[in-house]
Amino acid sequence: MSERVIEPKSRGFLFLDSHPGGCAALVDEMWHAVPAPDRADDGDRPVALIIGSSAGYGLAATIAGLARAGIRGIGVCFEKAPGRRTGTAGWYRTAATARLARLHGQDMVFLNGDAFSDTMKEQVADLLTERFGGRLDHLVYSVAAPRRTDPDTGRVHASVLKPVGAPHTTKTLVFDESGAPEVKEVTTAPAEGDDVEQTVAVMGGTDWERWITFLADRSLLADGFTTAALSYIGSPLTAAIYRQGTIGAAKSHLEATARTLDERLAKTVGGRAVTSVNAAAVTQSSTAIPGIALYVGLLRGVLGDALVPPIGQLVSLWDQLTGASPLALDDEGRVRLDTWELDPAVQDAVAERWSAATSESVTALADLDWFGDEVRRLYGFSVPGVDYTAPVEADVPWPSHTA
Ligand SMILES: NC(=O)c1ccc[n+]([C@@H]2O[C@H](COP(=O)([O-])OP(=O)(O)OC[C@H]3O[C@@H](n4cnc5c(N)ncnc54)[C@H](O)[C@@H]3O)[C@@H](O)[C@H]2O)c1
Repeated sequence: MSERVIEPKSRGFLFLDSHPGGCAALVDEMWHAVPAPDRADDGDRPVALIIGSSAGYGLAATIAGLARAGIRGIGVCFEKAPGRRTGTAGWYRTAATARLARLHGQDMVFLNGDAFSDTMKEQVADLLTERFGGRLDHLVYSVAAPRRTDPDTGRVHASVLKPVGAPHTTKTLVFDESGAPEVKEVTTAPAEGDDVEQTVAVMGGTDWERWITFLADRSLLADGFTTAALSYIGSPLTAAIYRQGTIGAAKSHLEATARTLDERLAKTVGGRAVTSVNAAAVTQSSTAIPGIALYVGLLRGVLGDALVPPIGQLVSLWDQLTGASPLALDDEGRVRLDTWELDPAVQDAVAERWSAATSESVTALADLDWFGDEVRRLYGFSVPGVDYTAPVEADVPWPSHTA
């Protein structure tokens, strides 16, 4: 055990180290952003499983689930332990979330491992049986991963971010070595070979459905069980690389899976399966998509504080999953938490700024201070109230399971 000062060293949007204190403070901030539940706490806590619980929308689902819906249950994620470098930010956020859950008397177990594997599914099923009364009320599926090993074939599928049909050139935002913003053009070659099938195999609905089947076969789905998987539609400005690209094919597959699962759950446990279309957010996965950094910076430039962060969106999703407010679905059966992003007036304003954006003008058009902070916050930096000059303990243990 040794304490040290942890500095924000980065290569592009990727940071080499994460700050444990900053990650904990961020989790705290998110928890406090959740409005208290409308109903009184009668001690009957719904049991929930959050897959992808340590980052982005899955972290927001976990914290909003705990603070708003009063859940107990299990979070699954894939994070790296501290070693020569610090642990991943998700490692520290998980430790902090577990501590807050415990403080509020909520039994939340976090499992670190591959959600795509049957071993993880078995571990979760065993825990549900032994510790949570053999019933699961809600499952939120929010995994973003580059690869998935198919448990049936052993084949490793890799997901790619490519347009379909033709190369696509987009403006994109990068920062030079001095931190100055540059608006550049990048061209991405179109999908080839089985790129689309592989991306669908990783980011489509196959694993979500496998989880439901696995848990249903063990009779663990409670009556009225509800499940949501996260999806994205996005702007016409990013459509070629996103919704009409390889990842968009995976999202269409996920949405089709929801319709099949919804029918099945209605018949078997009187349950529901939906996709939740969320809005653009700065996450480790989204910053890897060409053009998204510029788009989100401009979106915030247009909307300012009217941009709804993931935690706010997830409060609304939990209210719908628990029945505190009715499920509001679009014509394709999807919960829509992105309507403010796709509002035509907002999109027109973003498109106008997008055409005008150059390295010189982007600072005036996009909220780059906010964007830079959001990227640093992914690693626990730029969190108010944290003393980054003070040494901190990086060797934080994974939260223990013992009840
Ligand atoms: N970021 C956005 O702008 C945005 C918008 C709408 C919808 N979404 C959707 O939200 C979902 C989550 O995306 P995000 O941006 O929050 O991602 P993220 O990178 O912030 O988080 C991904 C999570 O998945 C976990 N994970 C990755 N591989 C795993 C594995 N093999 N086993 C277990 N856990 C694993 C990580 O530990 C992490 O908790 C995706 O379906 C994404 O399409 C994202």
